[in-house]
Amino acid sequence: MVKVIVAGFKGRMGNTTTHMVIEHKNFELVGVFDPRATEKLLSESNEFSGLDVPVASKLEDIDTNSADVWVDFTSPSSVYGNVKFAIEHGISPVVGTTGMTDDQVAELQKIALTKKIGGLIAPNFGISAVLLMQFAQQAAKYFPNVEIIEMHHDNKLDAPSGTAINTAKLIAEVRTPKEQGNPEEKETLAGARGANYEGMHIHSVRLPGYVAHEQVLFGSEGEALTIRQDSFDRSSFMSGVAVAIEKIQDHDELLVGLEHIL
Ligand SMILES: NC(=O)C1=CN([C@@H]2O[C@H](COP(=O)(O)OP(=O)(O)OC[C@H]3O[C@@H](n4cnc5c(N)ncnc54)[C@H](O)[C@@H]3O)[C@@H](O)[C@H]2O)C=CC1
Ligand SMILES: O=C(O)C1=N[C@H](C(=O)O)C[C@H](O)C1
Repeated sequence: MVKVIVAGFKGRMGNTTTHMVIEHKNFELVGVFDPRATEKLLSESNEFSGLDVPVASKLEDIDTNSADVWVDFTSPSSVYGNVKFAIEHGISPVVGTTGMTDDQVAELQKIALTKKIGGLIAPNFGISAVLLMQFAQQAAKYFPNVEIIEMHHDNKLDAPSGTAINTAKLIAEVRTPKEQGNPEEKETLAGARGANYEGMHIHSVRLPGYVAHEQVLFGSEGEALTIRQDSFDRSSFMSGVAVAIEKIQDHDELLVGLEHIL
């Protein structure tokens, strides 16, 4: 049995993950963590009645001895500290939280390597998104003119999404950096052309009713290619999270991207 702590269990993804871990035959939920928690045991809430799993609202209250894997769906401002804490206590992090800087990721990778702890940061656990990123990278070899549109629910804290940034990074590996559009273009409203990653423009849409969606648009002489993926429900991320929990302890470094363990 893999013993799992879920950080951010009061949130949208943390709640879905908590249920998945409870229901999975190979996992044991040994702790949950969220600063919003007021209960001491999960069983105090009707949703989880009968589950005497300890609840922590502060890092220092977590029983780190009992856990193998730390699943993190928290916030851009807390994820670095949480993951550092997990690695330093010998717990393998499986991280879905987006918004970390490249420097923070590099720092965590250094600590994980020193401690020989396997871990995964996955900008997106959905197989449709993983495939979209791979297809987009393949297409960019032939279509260097590309724009990315990501669309999310309006409670999202970070923009652009982690998936959109990762898509741009993967495309940048195969595409010579170039500015797109008219060199003389001027924004008459600031932000009209979106964010700029090595000349690629990324546009972030936030609307109620949406979950998580991305389009990568390629244009060339007389033709265009659009690749799109949609997560209509947060259950779409759960098979990816489960695979990561099952496999991550076979590694001894902090990986970025679900594709590395599939
Ligand atoms: N990689 C992936 O496949 C996916 C990643 N995400 C990412 O996961 C993160 C969470 O998303 P949602 O669940 O929608 O957000 P949410 O706002 O519903 O939940 C976040 C939870 O984290 C808690 N939290 C805040 N600080 C914390 C800390 N220091 N320690 C523990 N918990 C803390 C909050 O109280 C809240 O309950 C976001 O960064 C989002 O981009 C979301 C969906 C899929
Ligand atoms: O906040 C979300 O919801 C999501 N965040 C991740 C991201 O920033 O890419 C993954 C997915 O898009 C859902």
